[in-house]
Amino acid sequence: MRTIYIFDTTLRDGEQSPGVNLSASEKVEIATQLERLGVNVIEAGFAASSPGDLQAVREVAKTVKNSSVCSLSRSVQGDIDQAWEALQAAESPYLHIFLATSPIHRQYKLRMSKEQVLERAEEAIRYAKRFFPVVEFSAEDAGRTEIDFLCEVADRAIQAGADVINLPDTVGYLTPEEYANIFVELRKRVPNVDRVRLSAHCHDDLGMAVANSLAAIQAGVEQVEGTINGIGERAGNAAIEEIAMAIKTRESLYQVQTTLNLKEIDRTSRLVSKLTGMFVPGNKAVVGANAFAHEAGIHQDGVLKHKSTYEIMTPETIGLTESRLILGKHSGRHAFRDKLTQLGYPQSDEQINVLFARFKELADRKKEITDDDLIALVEEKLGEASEVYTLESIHISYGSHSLPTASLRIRHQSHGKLLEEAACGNGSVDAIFKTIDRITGEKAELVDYRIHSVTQGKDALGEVHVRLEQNEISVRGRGVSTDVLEASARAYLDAVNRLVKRKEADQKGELQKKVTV
Ligand SMILES: CC(=O)SCCNC(=O)CCNC(=O)[C@H](O)C(C)(C)COP(=O)(O)OP(=O)(O)OC[C@H]1O[C@@H](n2cnc3c(N)ncnc32)[C@H](O)[C@@H]1OP(=O)(O)O
Ligand SMILES: CC(C)C(=O)C(=O)O
Repeated sequence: MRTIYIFDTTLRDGEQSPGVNLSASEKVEIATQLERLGVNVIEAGFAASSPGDLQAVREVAKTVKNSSVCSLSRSVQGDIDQAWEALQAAESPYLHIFLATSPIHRQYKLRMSKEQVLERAEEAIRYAKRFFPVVEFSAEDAGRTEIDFLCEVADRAIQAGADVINLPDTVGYLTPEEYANIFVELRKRVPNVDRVRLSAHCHDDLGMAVANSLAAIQAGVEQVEGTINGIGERAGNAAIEEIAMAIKTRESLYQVQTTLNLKEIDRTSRLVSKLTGMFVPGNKAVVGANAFAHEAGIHQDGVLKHKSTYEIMTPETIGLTESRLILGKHSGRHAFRDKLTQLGYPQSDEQINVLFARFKELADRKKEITDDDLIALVEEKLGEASEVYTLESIHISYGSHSLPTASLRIRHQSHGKLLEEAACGNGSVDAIFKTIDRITGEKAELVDYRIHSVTQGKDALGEVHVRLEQNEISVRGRGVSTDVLEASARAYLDAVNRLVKRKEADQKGELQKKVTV
């Protein structure tokens, strides 16, 4: 099976992402991880761009032993000299020279004729070959270069001694078919093209960088260039992890392999994101937080039954421990039950139905339901007295110049009637409690009221504890909700349920007085 060389330019093209600036030590840290990932070439920077980057390239060159270490260079002798100064200590020094070849770049940027471009490229490659064992030549903006001239440039570069010919779609302009055809044409028309490695370097301006890279592989290139997480100029470069996982997942289609240790992908992605400050979007292919996460109930049910229903690759392949079932408003009972069992709260079908209803109410309000949320819900239900009264709805009206008014609808479980009342109070909580007293007819003294959050974040769950006393009977109640007023109502009603149950038991003479439930 053909091996594809992976040329990683995270530390050069990736660092050209606006706002990214890596120190020498950060570049060494990332380079070390890239080496662990198994990339074949690490383009560590552009030595001529600054003394700092020259030093960074030098330090990477001293550190990395199992990958070639490269610097970018213009077709300028001074750039080549500085690259050599940085790379000469490398185990495997590699120079990447570029020169633009498209009409736009020739006319407006370089102000060179075609012949001048040919001569400048040839001169730079010949000079570089005096120092470097491996010289790559890039025809910058190859994607918009006339194919005849591009073949001429490649031919002159090979004659000058280039070992690798890289044809960048510098501005991400081409489609996969157009880009693949360039390599097909070079194979057909350039003498001695088989003496060099052909390389693809794609940008994502139209979102086709990875597709173009894969098309180039199918057209026979031996090397692809890209970055981790797809960072880079403008919309970025081809994402190496996406190319790698496409080759792996569709092995029978591509019939190529790489030397990458795929289990290092997740760790490498996280390190690059951390040190560059380039956040990875949740929906990013392969390494995004959602790549192996499922929320929809039908998907969760399918994945629980057989992962292949909704996963074409395993999280373990890239170094993750497991897929994530995200519990939220789209989840179903299967995932809900599975999660509670994982948390140590296995439930009967009846309990699941009761808890699932509360879970859905909560999920309608919260972006993501955390494990703490689920535990709080279960414990609230586990702790709840069998319910005499259940809260159906709550409405509060409050104004700084008017008395707060609460109106509640509470269902009496024994006869199923919906009881509705309203009451004013000194505050919203007082109004709620007074309304519950009116509905239930239970008048108890509130002796304790406490609130605390049981989960983190702005939409965290609030937990309310109350203690009520009535004729030497003391009961407690607990309620949780993202809304503390609702949590207060639930806690108070929980206490009233306990009170009612307690009095029923007392009437049966089964329990001692003044025992706190
Ligand atoms: C597609 C890519 O990503 S290419 C890499 C892009 N990366 C960078 O540019 C980051 C590092 N760059 C730098 O630090 C600076 O541009 C330097 C140090 C390389 C050059 O700085 P300066 O000497 O001030 O030149 P400046 O950046 O203003 O302009 C670039 C010059 O190089 C010339 N040039 C551009 N590409 C090449 C090339 N491949 N070979 C030779 N000359 C080139 C331009 O024509 C221009 O020359 P001019 O000033 O005579 O018109
Ligand atoms: C220097 C070259 C390879 C480049 O980065 C580009 O053309 O995108």
